[in-house]
Amino acid sequence: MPDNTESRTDGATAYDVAVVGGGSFGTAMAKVLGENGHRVHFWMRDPAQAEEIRSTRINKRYMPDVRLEGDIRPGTDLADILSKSDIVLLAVPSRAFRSIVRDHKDDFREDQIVVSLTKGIEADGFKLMSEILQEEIPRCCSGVLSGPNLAAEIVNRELTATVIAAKDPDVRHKVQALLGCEYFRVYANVDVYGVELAGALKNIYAIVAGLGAALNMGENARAMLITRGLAEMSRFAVSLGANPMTFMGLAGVGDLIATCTSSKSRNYRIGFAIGKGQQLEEAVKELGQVAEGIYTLKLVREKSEAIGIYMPLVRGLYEILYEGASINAVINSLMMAVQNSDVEFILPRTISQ
Ligand SMILES: NC(=O)c1ccc[n+]([C@@H]2O[C@H](COP(=O)([O-])OP(=O)(O)OC[C@H]3O[C@@H](n4cnc5c(N)ncnc54)[C@H](O)[C@@H]3O)[C@@H](O)[C@H]2O)c1
Ligand SMILES: O=P(O)(O)OC[C@H](O)CO
Repeated sequence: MPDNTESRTDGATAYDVAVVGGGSFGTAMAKVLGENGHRVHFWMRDPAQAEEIRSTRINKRYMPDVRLEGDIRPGTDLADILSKSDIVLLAVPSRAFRSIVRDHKDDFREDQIVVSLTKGIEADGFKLMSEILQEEIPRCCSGVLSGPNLAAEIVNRELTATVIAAKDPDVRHKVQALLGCEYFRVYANVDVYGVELAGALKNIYAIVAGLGAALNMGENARAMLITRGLAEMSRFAVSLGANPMTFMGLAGVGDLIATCTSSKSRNYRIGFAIGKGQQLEEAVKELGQVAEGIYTLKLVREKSEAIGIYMPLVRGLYEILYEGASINAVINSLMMAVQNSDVEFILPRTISQ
């Protein structure tokens, strides 16, 4: 039988890479990069945390059981780190993203590749991180990385795939070469907006799925939530200019499956806690890490109502989280809504809200 598998040849170029953000995902990416033989300039704002990682090679708060191998250099001087780096990976919560980039806009180098790993939306103007990069540092080549990438699995070298989305082929190829290894595969896409929006939107449905799990809903219900979530998020994203086919890929349905079925997802855990009767504020405090979906939910609900896109799961979750609606009443109204088309790209939806 002919072997159709093309294997990658190892280019073995060692890059200087900045990983900006000392949380779970920054740590996971720093680990992959260190093991791939790159020099990792790992930025975090807390000097004590940087010193601890330097001396123990462990990020105790976010990944206490994980040892970082390779040439990892934690630091707090972002200007210095940016001056040394060929490629910059930004792994900070969306709420901090613009201020970090803006405060250092003159420190980014013209020849630098800057990639957002953040899965969120900026409140002011509904901007995605790639749009912020375009506005703040248009001279840099940018991209976004998104996909089913639970940090807790990547750090254990569990098999994972992701997507690099960039218009520039050089960015796509460099990021594939940079991160790809025996447990981490990097696929490419050019639909930057779709890939990025998918990564932000799926967090909402992960909260819904966590809530369903807390209520002991069965597998039929989980499949319904994931699939109707996919229908809803692609309807919304396509109305804003994304390619619907992106939602068939890793950054769309792939990430939706991972986050809607795993208690390793922080968004799922928030939903689970709410389903068990906890208040949102309390659940967020207990989590102690970012769950982007709770902010994205507000923005998407507002935007979808402004542009007239039907998003019943978003609306229902918003009512539960922010308006004190009863979970059972919301479920009942979702189940009793007008029965409609399965795949609206094939059979248009009956318009009735
Ligand atoms: N953890 C994952 O599995 C994962 C996977 C893919 C993408 N992401 C995305 O990556 C982004 C970061 O998530 P995370 O999991 O690393 O979050 P986290 O909560 O684990 O860590 C967030 C980090 O950002 C830092 N931070 C917060 N505000 C800051 C500020 N103003 N200035 C500087 N640093 C600040 C925190 O100190 C912390 O080190 C999110 O958008 C998330 O959706 C996470
Ligand atoms: O832990 P979450 O819910 O932020 O999800 C992490 C990643 O986005 C999963 O791909």
